Formats: sequence, C-alpha cells, structure tokens
Amino acid sequence: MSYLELQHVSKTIKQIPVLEDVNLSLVQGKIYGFVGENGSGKTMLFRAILGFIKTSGTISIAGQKVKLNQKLPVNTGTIIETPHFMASSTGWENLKYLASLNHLASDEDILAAMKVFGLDQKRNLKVKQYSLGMRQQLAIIQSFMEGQELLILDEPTNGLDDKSVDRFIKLMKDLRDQGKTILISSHERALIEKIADETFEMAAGHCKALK
Ligand SMILES: Nc1ncnc2c1ncn2[C@@H]1O[C@H](COP(=O)(O)OP(=O)(O)OP(=O)(O)O)[C@@H](O)[C@H]1O
Repeated sequence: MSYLELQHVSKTIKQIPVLEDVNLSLVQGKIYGFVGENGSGKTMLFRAILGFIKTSGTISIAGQKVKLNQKLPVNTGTIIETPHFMASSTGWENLKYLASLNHLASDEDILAAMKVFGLDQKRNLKVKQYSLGMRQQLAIIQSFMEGQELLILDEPTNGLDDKSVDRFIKLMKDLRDQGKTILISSHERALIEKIADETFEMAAGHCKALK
C-alpha cells in the first residue's frame, strides 16, 4: 500500500508552472532520490509534500491528507534549504530546544545522534563557531534524533566532506533498514546512485521515475 501519495499535484507561481501534474506512489521503508538541475522543482516538490505551499491535486501520507501549514500526519524530519539555528547558543542547546517542542528525544537520543558525525565532541561550541559542514551535520541530526518515521531532506550533503558523506550514507541506510521512509534531493547524481532505492528526475516541474 502506498505510504506517500501525490495525485495530479501542480503549482504555478506568477504564471510559471513549477510543478506539473506530479504523481507519486511511494511505499514505506525505502530511500527515494530526486535529481534535477537547479530550478527544476525539487525544493518546490518537497515544500508541497510538507504542506508549506498550496497546490492543486492531493497529497497524502499514511492515508491522511496533507493540509496547508498544518501538522503532518506523521512525525517528519526535514531539511529545507539553508538550515537556521540560534547562532549564539551551542549545538547542544539548539538540539535541546528543538527536542523540547515534541518531547520525543531524550538527552541520550540527542547525544547518540550527535555521535554519528562525531559532533558530540563539539556540542558545547556556539553554532556561530561551527563550520558550514558542522551546521549541516546539526541539521541532519535534528531531522532524525526523535526517530522521525519520514525524512524529507533537500540537498542534505551540502558542505559535508567525503568522510561525513560516507557517514551520512550509512546513517540513511541504517534508518531505512529500521523502516523509515526517506526522500533526498540532490543535484549530485553520484550520491543519489549510491544511496537511493528508487530515483526520480525533476525537469521543469515534471517528475519521472528513472529506475
Ligand atoms: N518564491 C518564488 N517565487 C517565484 N518562483 C519561485 C520561487 N521559488 C522558486 N521559484 C521557481 O520555482 C522553480 C523551481 O524551484 P526549486 O527551488 O524547486 O528548484 P530546485 O530544483 O530545488 O533547484 P536547486 O537545485 O537550485 O535548489 C524555479 O523555476 C524557481 O525559479
């Protein structure tokens, strides 16, 4: 049965179609990759799935409709464009604050998630002292530390070095093996080839399956 379903999803901004009749039927427990050139609609598609923009057509997750700017049907971890954190607080304080919104991640969960990237060693540094890659690691950590069952990650490896990308790939496959459903967009086809069980290509708002 389909877990995440899009039926005839379209979006036009200022007379320009940015999503054109997108139809998707995704099952639980897989990694789905989305490739496409700059401006092809990857971010728009993810924003639509998250209920951040109004579209025509229907989007449903776990059998429930996604509604504009409302809580999603399932706990969903996201990275959409440049992640924002409180720069004058430490990495740890930022994650503790985010965890306090849902009360789902314990201190142990947060620490275990930080350890995936070795960021636990830097947890008491202020985010403004973090490198670009460390900030991206923090964004990845917040997206899965609560055991979120759906992950929607837009260009999640931006700024990561090779070792961190390898850790990210292993992490995603481990989460997939635990039954999580993961959508990843990237303009790097090589990453998507390594990580995705199924791949879609976005081009001028159209979305087509590649394998
Ligand atoms: N706020 C906006 N107003 C008008 N058009 C927009 C807006 N945001 C995005 N677009 C347009 O929507 C289209 C899809 O953009 P989108 O950000 O989804 O592309 P993308 O595939 O994620 O690109 P990138 O790889 O550069 O992140 C582009 O033509 C873009 O110009």
